[in-house]
Amino acid sequence: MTQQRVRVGIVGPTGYAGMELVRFIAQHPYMDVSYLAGSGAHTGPIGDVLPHLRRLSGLPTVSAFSPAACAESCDLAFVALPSGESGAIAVELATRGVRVIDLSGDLRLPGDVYRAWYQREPLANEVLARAVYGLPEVNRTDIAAASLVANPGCYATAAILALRPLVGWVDAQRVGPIAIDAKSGATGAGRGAKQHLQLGELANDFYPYRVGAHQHTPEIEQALDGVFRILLTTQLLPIPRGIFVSAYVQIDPDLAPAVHARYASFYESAPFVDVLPPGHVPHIKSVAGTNDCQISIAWNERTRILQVFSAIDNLGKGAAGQALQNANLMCGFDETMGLSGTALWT
Ligand SMILES: NC(=O)C1=CN([C@@H]2O[C@H](COP(=O)(O)OP(=O)(O)OC[C@H]3O[C@@H](n4cnc5c(N)ncnc54)[C@H](OP(=O)(O)O)[C@@H]3O)[C@@H](O)[C@H]2O)C=CC1
Ligand SMILES: CC(=O)N[C@@H](CCC(=O)OP(=O)(O)O)C(=O)O
Repeated sequence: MTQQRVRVGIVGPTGYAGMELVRFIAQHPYMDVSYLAGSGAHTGPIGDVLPHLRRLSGLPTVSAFSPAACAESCDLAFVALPSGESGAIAVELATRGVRVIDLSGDLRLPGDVYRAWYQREPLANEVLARAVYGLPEVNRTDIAAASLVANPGCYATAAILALRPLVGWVDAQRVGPIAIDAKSGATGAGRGAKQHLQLGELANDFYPYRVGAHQHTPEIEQALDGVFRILLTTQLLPIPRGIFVSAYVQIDPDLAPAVHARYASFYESAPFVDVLPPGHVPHIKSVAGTNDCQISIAWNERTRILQVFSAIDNLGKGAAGQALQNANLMCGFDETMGLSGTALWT
């Protein structure tokens, strides 16, 4: 049987997540990039707009976004624009019959929660209800049937994957609040010029930001079925890519000997989640440029606290890689298609 090819649009290809989508999809055996468009600030042939991709053949010219042109030339579109701009465009394309994956935070939360954490007016609740949360390890079947997917946030992906095997397995009442220490490379903040991202500010420094107020807090609690209360600390690392999460959980000590087996069986059918053997720890460099998530766990007998570590590439499993994994599921392809690359260590 010949496989139907899928015409794919990327809205926001000049952004960090969008350009990673172009790179991944150009290697996909059954997808063709048929439309590339942004705000209109950067338009023209790919070699002018994204010089590092100039040798990819057959890519369309980058144009100023038009919903009609996008719907005309695509079966499926990724919308990778800043939160506040992205969701409405994603919904408009979905209304025009395009299958859409939105990478922003606009479609992930109920309206009242979005308003409180993003400090912005949400889309209407009936619109938000159409979007399926795109974390395949939790929601694979619903994603496969969806026409509109809300791709998870980068910190949220790393934290949820670190903790989801505990849902329904530990007694959440006895666990108490979970501390999540999360660190991100600078591309997590997007490509726009911001003072705190300049080399002179970022290099040789390290600090937490949006303390107690990070917008991924409710997203993580929601994806853990609301059973845990979390304390999220987000910090900016002076590196370009990568997210590292360390989570601290007070579990029943009787469960400790079985934790590794629980994680390994929970992720047995998840091709991108690698539960490391005891004694190993994740590295950001081991997942850079890939859609992988490395996880390790350590039981600390002295304090009776479980340490869970996870590492992803914020632009891979944290954004573009995960978006392509979702698109594969929506198209009925193997979820790993176009995503089989290994990490670049140095
Ligand atoms: N970076 C990351 O690690 C992650 C990002 N995300 C989310 O993905 C989305 C994209 O992020 P990122 O790539 O970092 O962002 P960037 O700031 O790097 O890029 C934003 C893109 O949006 C385009 N754009 C902005 N406004 C408009 C508009 N009104 N109409 C059309 N295009 C527009 C820009 O195009 P132009 O050049 O033409 O102005 C640019 O291509 C965001 O919602 C972000 O929150 C989610 C997870 C991780
Ligand atoms: C390093 C850095 O600044 N990271 C961003 C993560 C961006 C993101 O995923 O935000 P959305 O929820 O809008 O998609 C931040 O902390 O806001």
